[in-house]
Amino acid sequence: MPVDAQAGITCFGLGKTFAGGVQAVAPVDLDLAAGRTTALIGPSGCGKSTLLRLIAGLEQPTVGQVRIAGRTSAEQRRRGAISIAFQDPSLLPWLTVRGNIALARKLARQTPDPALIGELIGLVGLDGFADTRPAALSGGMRQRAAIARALVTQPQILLMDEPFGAVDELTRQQLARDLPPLWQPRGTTTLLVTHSIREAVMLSDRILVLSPRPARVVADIEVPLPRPRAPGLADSPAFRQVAAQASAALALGEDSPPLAAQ
Ligand SMILES: Nc1ncnc2c1ncn2[C@@H]1O[C@H](COP(=O)(O)OP(=O)(O)OP(=O)(O)O)[C@@H](O)[C@H]1O
Repeated sequence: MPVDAQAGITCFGLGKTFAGGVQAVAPVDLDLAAGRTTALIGPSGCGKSTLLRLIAGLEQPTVGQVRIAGRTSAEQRRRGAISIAFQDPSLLPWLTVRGNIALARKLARQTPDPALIGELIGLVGLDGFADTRPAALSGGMRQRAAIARALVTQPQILLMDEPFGAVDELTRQQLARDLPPLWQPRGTTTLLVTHSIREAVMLSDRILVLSPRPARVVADIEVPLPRPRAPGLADSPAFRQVAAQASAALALGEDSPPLAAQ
């Protein structure tokens, strides 16, 4: 089944209250344009992962709905249009790194592509570990394998929840430089949850700052930096200005009114 060349994400009054009464996400209207990378930042426990899971269709909303190029998330997942990389990489323990990545293509009913798999393994810095099983990898290496697994299907939609959480700082910087060229020129619509303002600025075109729980958008910041983005960019005044804007919005989040329209 052909998938749409590019797919944007729209959330209409999307909200989630868990059984027991915890309101994680206040009803939110969001438009994530096709082909853009958006970072979600906000205080711990504010509802970032819940919003991502709602968009992925892994969590049912209490109110509202999500549409991805006019279809539900579940429909798009079935079509193999969505890839997800979580902080907990959940690799199959009996398969090697290569086997786990290859399985993702198989599950998406795509033809095997050993060359692409080899290239991705190299790009995430796992050369020499292609035939290693997850138990023999560090947490950061497992996360990098999971990122390669998410990218190998060349999805229309890429959803990442703290994908570099267990990765050391130097490798994070290297991944922030090397990975966006894999999805950005292909027009992949990417949503990334991160605790790192630097990572948000480095990777994204737009940063949405969320308030403490229940999550609502308190700032919508454009990242007008050229691509590709070299690590040295973080020292530029333009980078620092966006980072300062995001940092100030985070600090003020508690008192800010929600933005009317995103
Ligand atoms: N399945 C669940 N049942 C009940 N409450 C939940 C469930 N999942 C999340 N929550 C609650 O919803 C709120 C938001 O959680 P969520 O994981 O979305 O926050 P987060 O911003 O991603 O946090 P962090 O930055 O610490 O990862 C929290 O109070 C959490 O305890």
